[in-house]
Amino acid sequence: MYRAPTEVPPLQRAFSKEDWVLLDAMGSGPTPACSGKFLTMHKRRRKKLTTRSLSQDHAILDDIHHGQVEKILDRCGKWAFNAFTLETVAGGRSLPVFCVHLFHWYGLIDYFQLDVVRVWKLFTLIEEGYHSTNPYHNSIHATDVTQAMHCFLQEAKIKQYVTPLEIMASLIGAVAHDLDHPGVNQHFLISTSNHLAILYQNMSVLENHHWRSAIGCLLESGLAEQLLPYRSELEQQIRDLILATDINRQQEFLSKFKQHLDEGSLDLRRPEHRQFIMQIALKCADISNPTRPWDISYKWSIKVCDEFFRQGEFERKLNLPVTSICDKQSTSVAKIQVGFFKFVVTPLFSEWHRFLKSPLSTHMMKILDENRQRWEAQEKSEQSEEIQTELSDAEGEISEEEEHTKRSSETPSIHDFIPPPPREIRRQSLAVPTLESLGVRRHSVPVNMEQSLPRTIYRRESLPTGRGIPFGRSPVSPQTESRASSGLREEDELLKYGSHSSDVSSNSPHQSSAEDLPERPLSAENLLPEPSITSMTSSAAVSRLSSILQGNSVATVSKCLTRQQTFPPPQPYVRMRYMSATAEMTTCPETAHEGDSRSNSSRGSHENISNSNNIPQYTIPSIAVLSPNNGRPPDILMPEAPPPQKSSLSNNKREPEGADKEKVCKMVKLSEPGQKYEKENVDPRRMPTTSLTRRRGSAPVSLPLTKPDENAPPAGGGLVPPDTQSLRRGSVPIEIAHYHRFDDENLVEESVINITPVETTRTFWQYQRRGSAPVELPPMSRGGERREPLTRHTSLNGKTGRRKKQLRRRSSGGPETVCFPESHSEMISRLLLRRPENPDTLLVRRRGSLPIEVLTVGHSGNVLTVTPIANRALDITVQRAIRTNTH
Ligand SMILES: Nc1ncnc2c1ncn2[C@@H]1O[C@@H]2COP(=O)(O)O[C@H]2[C@H]1O
Ligand SMILES: [Zn+2]
Repeated sequence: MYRAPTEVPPLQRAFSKEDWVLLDAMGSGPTPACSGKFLTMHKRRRKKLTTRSLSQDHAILDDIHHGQVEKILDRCGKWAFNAFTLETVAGGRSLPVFCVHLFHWYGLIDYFQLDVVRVWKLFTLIEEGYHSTNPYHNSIHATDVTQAMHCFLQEAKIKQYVTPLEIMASLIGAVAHDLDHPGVNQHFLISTSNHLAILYQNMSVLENHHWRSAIGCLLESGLAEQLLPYRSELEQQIRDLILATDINRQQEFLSKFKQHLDEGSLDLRRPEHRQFIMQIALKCADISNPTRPWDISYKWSIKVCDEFFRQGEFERKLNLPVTSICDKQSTSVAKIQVGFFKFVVTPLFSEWHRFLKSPLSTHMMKILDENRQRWEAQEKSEQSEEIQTELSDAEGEISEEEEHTKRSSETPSIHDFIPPPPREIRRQSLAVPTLESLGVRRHSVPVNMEQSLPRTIYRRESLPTGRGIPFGRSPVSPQTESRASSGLREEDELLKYGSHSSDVSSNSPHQSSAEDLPERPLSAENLLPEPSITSMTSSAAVSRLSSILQGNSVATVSKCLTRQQTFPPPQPYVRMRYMSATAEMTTCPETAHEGDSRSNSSRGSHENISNSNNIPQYTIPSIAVLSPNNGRPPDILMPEAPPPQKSSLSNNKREPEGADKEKVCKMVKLSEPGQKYEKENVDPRRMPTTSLTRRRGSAPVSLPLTKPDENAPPAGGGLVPPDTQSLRRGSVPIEIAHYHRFDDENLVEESVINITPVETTRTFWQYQRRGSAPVELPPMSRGGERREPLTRHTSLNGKTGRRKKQLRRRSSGGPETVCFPESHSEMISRLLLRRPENPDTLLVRRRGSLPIEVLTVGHSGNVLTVTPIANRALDITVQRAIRTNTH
């Protein structure tokens, strides 16, 4: 039986009293009266809307079973940890619950003197940034990986050297390592010419997005401000950790790790070696599910394959070549697992075990082996079953197509998981590429991959009118091409990439618009279940960019790329906050890829694996709102440690029970006037015309959408002028939206002003962007007919469908609706959870990814804005009102 190598310090209290108060304020306080009937909000989130009577279920709003949460947290240092269970008992909020617990447990809150409210906020934001519609890459995966990281941090070899800052960076890096993951892989993003792929030049596309989103959350939560003296170092470490999780760089890290172990050259007293080991630790944590006990491991395997197969369906619908491990018609979960265990997990974990040589690593290797045997047995039985069927179905000769299918139905090869190393590794800087580089080739795409990139570009549906650019024009003018000294964030850069020069946009009255484009075929935007990630600016711009990238002549471009939406959660208040946070990033002359700006293209990639010695080249300066630093580097990088009596880290013990009892509830701070985060309550309609709410969802805060003229507000602090409001992107549920509808044969773009999010989402499924609301695949293509995939797969026996079990998509069931009936007085006296009979009366819509008490409220008339964090006091009031009225 496995025993933890280092006994975890006894948990005197999983949460401080203060935390419970916060939880309570967030609608999940202690529930002595909880019947347990509705054990979790998590379940409520997944099921269809139901109406529940408060007179029968008194504890409807506070049914987190704290006892169970505490029990699980007590054992959170064990390898048998089950993130799914925690998710269930924590009401779908395992991520913040677990991470705040860890922050307490490690003594980070005391050591760095952190405001626990901001810590909660950080992890709540991160949780919201994960897509609950992703079968695998959701917040439970983040919790799981963070727990694995926590276990590794407890390993004797690491624990004795690691510093508080490194612990904090590891936890944040782990929990945010897949933030805003769209549920498709990098290859898909490249294949669909996704703007992020373009922005990051096809290198660590997702990971670059993840770490930047993580920094956004740090800023947004206000923690960055509190950690000012450590900020640069912390961000650097988070970035390096997250970038290391790119599975495409597996071999690079593995060979360096092997080399170190062969030479015995690792010395964890050296910060750069510690950083390297933490990178390896996170990589292991990220793919640790095969080393978990079978029940848990199996569940992860199903989920990850579910996500693969879902991508395969998207590819099929887009007429893209179906990635072999994503093709459920030609592979199986067992096959994928056998390959993944063999080519990815075993090589890395063998080295990890060689390094740790601990009871935990021995235990992990043992389970890995057991699980592998199970999958191999399953694969074998599938194979024999297949052979039986094929023999009985065999008729005549095997056709060419069948031969091909036969090959692809074999167990995946290493390259199905880890792409072959490129012939030439080129790490360009993040600088916006020059026209020549755009025109010549995608530098970052391995040559062998480039050939397989599809030539089809998918058109965006939400093309704003009048924003197009003539196809004949150069996409990047010399002026726009030159990189602003203040740096760019994702959307800014895209604006530069895809967009036209200012003179074009302002002076050309006959620009091609959405209506000019000949075709409006199926788009990747429609297909992706979660229209997420940041937005493209204009599809005409993208079209132009794509035509250059793809080498198509203008005339042949009939489709252009499309898509996306946002990481920031859709609630206006959060969005505003996010935007202000990302506005800070606007001034960030960061590197997109690890080591990019520090290494020229001739430098070997190995040099970039661990670079904690280097002073970061990127900075994320601040704007006035969130950080007083205003872009200046912190005066000192590493301040003196806080007073020793504050540190509970040295002995890894938490404060004794009751130590927090006298503390003032931080919640009060939220209601204090003048607090920065009070802004969350602001009704966007009441914002001044220059408010961020007028800003187009996809556009950078600092850049006006009309044209980046000289009068544009400065990067980082500018606001979009009111006239840009007509460009507001429909996917952001604020007031002004663009949408499309089918008017007989034609796709018509319209603007809606003052529509509520509900109205938008109710009427037009294309714009149902809600962090977690499932958006099903469009049932029909334009014109009503279903598209037949060109890439049909045929089985060996000539049947189009295989007998393999198809994984069912797990839907969260859609956003639940919470209505406050008008008839109720002053506050809210009754809460109904139901699907409204008449959608027009819908006022309040709960966001799928949010716990039940978090409401997104339409801004119609007398409706309250209820937010998850800033309105805890209100939540309490609401709950009390509800309880009072139902008793
Ligand atoms: N059990 C598994 N089977 C197959 N692939 C996996 C499994 N677990 C993780 N992965 C893949 O490994 C990747 C590691 O990084 P990500 O979490 O981004 O995405 C993960 C999946 O693509
Ligand atoms: Zn991951």
